[in-house]
Amino acid sequence: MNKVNIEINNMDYQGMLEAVFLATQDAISVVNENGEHILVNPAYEKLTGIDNDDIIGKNSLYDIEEGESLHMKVLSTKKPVGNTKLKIKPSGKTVVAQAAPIIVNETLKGSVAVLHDMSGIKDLTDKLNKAEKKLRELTYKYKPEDIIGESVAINEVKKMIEKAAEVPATVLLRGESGTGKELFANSIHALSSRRNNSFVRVNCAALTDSLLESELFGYEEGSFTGALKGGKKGLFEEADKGTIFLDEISEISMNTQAKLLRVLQEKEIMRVGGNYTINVDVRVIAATNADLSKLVREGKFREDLFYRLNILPIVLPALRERKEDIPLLIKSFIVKFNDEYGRNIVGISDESSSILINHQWPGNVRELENVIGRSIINMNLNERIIESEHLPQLYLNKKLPIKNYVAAGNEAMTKLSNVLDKAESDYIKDIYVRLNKNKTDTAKVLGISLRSLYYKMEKYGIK
Ligand SMILES: Nc1ncnc2c1ncn2[C@@H]1O[C@H](COP(=O)(O)OP(=O)(O)OP(=O)(O)O)[C@@H](O)[C@H]1O
Repeated sequence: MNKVNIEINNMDYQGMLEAVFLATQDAISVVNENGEHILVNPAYEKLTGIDNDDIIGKNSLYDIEEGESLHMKVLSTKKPVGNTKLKIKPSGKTVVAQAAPIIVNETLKGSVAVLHDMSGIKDLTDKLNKAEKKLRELTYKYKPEDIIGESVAINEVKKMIEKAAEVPATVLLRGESGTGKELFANSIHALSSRRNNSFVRVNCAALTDSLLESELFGYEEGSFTGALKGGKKGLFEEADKGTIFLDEISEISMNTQAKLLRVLQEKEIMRVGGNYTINVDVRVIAATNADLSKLVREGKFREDLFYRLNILPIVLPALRERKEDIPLLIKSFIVKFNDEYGRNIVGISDESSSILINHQWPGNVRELENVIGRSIINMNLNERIIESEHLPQLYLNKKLPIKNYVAAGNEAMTKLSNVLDKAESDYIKDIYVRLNKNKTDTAKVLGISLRSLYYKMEKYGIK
């Protein structure tokens, strides 16, 4: 310590200060008690773009494009001013500055300000914000522009999601499988003021009850075997300020229903094994293809939760109820698969188009999308038009009546071959009748040759 003191004392103190002033990377400006610049260092010249000769004698506002003069504030208050953001000119850079009074023998002689260049940090912050936005967008698959259809039914739904986006109310999306529940949930989020925050999708049917509960609400350390050290945030916390999409809501247990009701009512969650509540600000969009009011009547779904969820119900039409959209959807899926598979399909034949328009689409838009994708796979590279022979087998929405064949007692037991024959015969009969006894269509739907259909019909005595 002594040694250092001795060295400093031996040096020209004035000269050392000057060297520090000239060498520092932070810009320094000094004004006198009248607010006129009297001293700036080279870092200041570099940052502002003003030469020393130009600034000396100029008042303290000379270099400020946006923001107030720290020097003037210091001179009027005689107190230091902490980090303040300013835009300086002519360089246009954003700086963070601090200033302090210069007091000699208890007299205010001026003010000294130190300016830190924030441009680099601003660039990094912009990049970070952009990356975060991209990441958030990745959390949801679809955008409102992805909704295809001009039918009255779909336009009605589009209007409703626009309205839903404007309010924070809970939305219940109802519709058969493949009608676009996730697409519409994403779109509501993307149109809402929460769009820059998370969209979290939870498939309630995919998780066991206890797992679903800990996923939704999180857990505290040690709350169960296998719990992570330090506990875990739940999806409601992850979705704070954003949207949570509870798909297949009819599948949640009574126990989880009670907890969900609490979140909707109190806007707070309690982690599994926790003893305190956490406030969350989450918009809930629930979806189901089940008849929730029927489940309520059967005592399988809480009535109070149903009413909480059903504040803004939106029913998505089945594709067979808006067949006029089928050509538009086909067109958009052709464009999509051309892109994905690197193909150049230009359209679909009238025959194929009418087969698709006449189909009942039990799997809705998802099924149509799959059919177009599979048709394109069935095409040779030189083929440009989807012809009927490219179309895959179209299934009807009827499950095999398997239950009829389950052995009810000893006397009902029979050989497997008899059961299979009975199932085959019933199914062929069923399809044949539903297709107005058109053998060509029946063979096509069943994926067998016409010859084979005739043979089987004769075998089972189907007329
Ligand atoms: N109106 C539409 N316009 C364009 N594509 C649609 C439309 N509706 C559905 N789709 C497409 O159909 C597929 C199924 O949609 P989505 O997953 O949203 O259906 P879902 O109702 O959530 O199905 P599930 O109940 O089986 O989960 C997606 O690929 C989606 O892009």
